[in-house]
Amino acid sequence: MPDVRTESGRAGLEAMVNDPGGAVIGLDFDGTLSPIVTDPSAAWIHPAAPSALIRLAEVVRRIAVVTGRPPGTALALGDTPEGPDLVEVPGLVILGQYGIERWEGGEITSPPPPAGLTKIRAELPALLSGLEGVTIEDKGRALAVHTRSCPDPDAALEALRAPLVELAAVNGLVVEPGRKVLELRGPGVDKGKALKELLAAERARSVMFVGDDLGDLAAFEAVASVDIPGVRVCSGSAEVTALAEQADVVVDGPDGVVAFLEDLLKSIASREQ
Ligand SMILES: O=P(O)(O)OC[C@H]1O[C@H](O[C@H]2O[C@H](CO)[C@@H](O)[C@H](O)[C@H]2O)[C@H](O)[C@@H](O)[C@@H]1O
Repeated sequence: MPDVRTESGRAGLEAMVNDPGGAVIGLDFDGTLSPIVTDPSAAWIHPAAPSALIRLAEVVRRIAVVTGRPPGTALALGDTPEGPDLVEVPGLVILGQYGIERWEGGEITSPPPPAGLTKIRAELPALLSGLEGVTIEDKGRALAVHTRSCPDPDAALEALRAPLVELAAVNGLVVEPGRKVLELRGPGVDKGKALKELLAAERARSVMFVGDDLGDLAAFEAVASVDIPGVRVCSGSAEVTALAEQADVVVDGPDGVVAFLEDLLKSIASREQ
């Protein structure tokens, strides 16, 4: 296993290995299960991730993907060319769009989109005009403004931050910042709230959350604040450092995440023998 930097992380991992039946594992999608790519519609899952998750799901209480994506998009991008697909993970729950949408067993619950979104959708193109490379990803109940294809993605992000915060606020929405992206979405949900509700519903006895981006900080805070052992795993990148600073374990991107899950499986198997 990679180095666990904290006492609480070691206790969390030990609890999962000794009592996997009480463990809930939450994972972010982009940058954690799928490598970051320029085109959001081509962010396919790591080909070895579903297989590892399927075997883990057979021994832990619950696997949840907790993502900014709509559940249907995470499932579509969870297809692999040869191996099993994400949808085959037994008991899988997807808490999508930061937890406001839920998919389980083919059923999806999704409240109506926030009222202000229609006006933002109409006004956004004018606000972005003249900014080379900026793209809009329409997620039905949120709009993500991407700058990864801009000549200077960070400068474009900074130039857009204040006007997008203003546009979101006057229409009752909030801005969720991420990796070369500013997302306009409804308030009142985050990955921490979503994870805490799942842990309570599952009566979890331990928790692990794996993430890579600023939106995952709320889930890390949830792991640290609930009254069960927990481990926070960062899928590390040069783009985001804030999460690594809070993590118990840092691995090297989605390759490192899959290797970590495989190591966890081995530890559980050797403990069970
Ligand atoms: O919560 P997540 O599963 O991490 O989703 C967060 C956002 O991820 C996606 O954008 C990021 O990944 C793209 C594909 O690799 C990349 O092009 C982009 O720069 C990243 O910010 C997704 O497109 C968003 O809708 C998600 O909210």
